Amino acid sequence: MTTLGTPLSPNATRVMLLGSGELGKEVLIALQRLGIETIAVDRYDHAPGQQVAHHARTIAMSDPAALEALIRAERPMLVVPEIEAIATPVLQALEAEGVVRVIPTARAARLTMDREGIRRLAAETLGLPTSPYRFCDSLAELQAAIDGTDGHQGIGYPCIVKPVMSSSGKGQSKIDGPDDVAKAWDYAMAGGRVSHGRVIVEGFIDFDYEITQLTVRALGDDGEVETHFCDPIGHVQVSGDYVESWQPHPMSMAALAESRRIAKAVTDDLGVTLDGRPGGLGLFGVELFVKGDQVWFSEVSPRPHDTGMVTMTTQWQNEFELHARAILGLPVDAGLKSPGASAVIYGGVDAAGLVFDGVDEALRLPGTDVRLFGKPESFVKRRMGVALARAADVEAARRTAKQAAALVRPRRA
Ligand SMILES: Nc1ncnc2c1ncn2[C@@H]1O[C@H](COP(=O)(O)OP(=O)(O)OP(=O)(O)O)[C@@H](O)[C@H]1O
Ligand SMILES: NCC(=O)N[C@@H]1O[C@H](COP(=O)([O-])[O-])[C@@H](O)[C@H]1O
Ligand SMILES: [Mg+2]
Repeated sequence: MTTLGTPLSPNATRVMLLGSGELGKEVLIALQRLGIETIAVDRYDHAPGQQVAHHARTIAMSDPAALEALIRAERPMLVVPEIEAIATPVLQALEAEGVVRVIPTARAARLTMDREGIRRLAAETLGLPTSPYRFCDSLAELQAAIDGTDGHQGIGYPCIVKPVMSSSGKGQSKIDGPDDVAKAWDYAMAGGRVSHGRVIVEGFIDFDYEITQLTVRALGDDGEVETHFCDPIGHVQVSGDYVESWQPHPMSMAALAESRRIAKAVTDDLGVTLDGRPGGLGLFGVELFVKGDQVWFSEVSPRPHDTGMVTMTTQWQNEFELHARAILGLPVDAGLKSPGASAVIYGGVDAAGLVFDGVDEALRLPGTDVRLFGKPESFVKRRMGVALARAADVEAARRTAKQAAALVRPRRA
């Protein structure tokens, strides 16, 4: 049985989000609706989630001492990582000490904080299909990995280089031939989240389409962990960052079954707690590449996924509500409500305190909705909002979502 408290009282159920961007903001709203007392942590003041939580804290989450001091001072029941760049060894130590429970597990946060942990787990431990890959610490090593002069099979061209610690495509580039290698190395060094001179180079997968398989580990009626799958989410990425997503994405039975086999294998493993029990709860975004009936694992977020923002219009319980319910031990319903789509609204300018024209025009389009995240500062390529549309089919929804996103025009005040 789950018992929930009253916020701001001695019996409050307290949950801390580590990272409070647009995804955390929606998790926090879902938690608030259940009367959870929330603590929103980020690296800067007035982060989107800090604007809706009971408490806002600003610290460098990659600083082990600062993170440990904050968790010990606040003593939340649950710690919910919302970004990768966190001092995850501290989370492991505090979980082992019994101070907090980390969502889904501290081990999952540790393994997914850099690309090496999760890639080696998926490909080498679990034997799942992935692109060919190598890890490199210098430009010379990168060149040797591509050429195969390091004693291994060469990755060849085209290939993709990414900092081991980065997200939303930061520092990622495609290498089409020898002339691009040094440029890709320099770009990766400039784009990593933490200064760390290591990259992954991956063989380029010429997929037909890519999906996010949202996968939820939640408690069933008998108290055992059950796995639920949402309908597949199709998406388009530009320079490694999502610009458009839709649900459901049509798939062959074989590709869908293989996608779910892979998603189950990865989430089952990441759901194992320190004491070896399958206790890890929450929603995961499993990223997969598909060609015909063939499926490759790309990566996984042990938390809501940016492409899953579409579920705010397509599901009875969106991915944030599913995460909130699952981590509290509540039952979930991953069912689809309507086909729909999302399209990203970028800042378009470098400026603080933007204003947004045209929200009214966007909302006049049938079946649309808009989220503006409230980020205090904009960059040209910073995601500042998202347009949503539901329609009778995904094609119509995609058209409307893109139109709606274009009608919202951010500008300097
Ligand atoms: N090996 C590959 N072959 C083909 N395309 C790839 C490959 N790796 C990445 N991509 C493309 O780049 C996108 C972003 O890659 P990836 O998910 O690894 O980056 P990320 O920075 O972790 O992004 P996010 O944090 O938004 O998930 C993929 O969704 C895909 O479109
Ligand atoms: N692909 C991961 C992702 O979308 N993460 C989301 O972006 C925020 C950071 O945004 P910012 O870089 O604009 O501060 C994160 O806090 C999270 O909500
Ligand atoms: Mg990704």
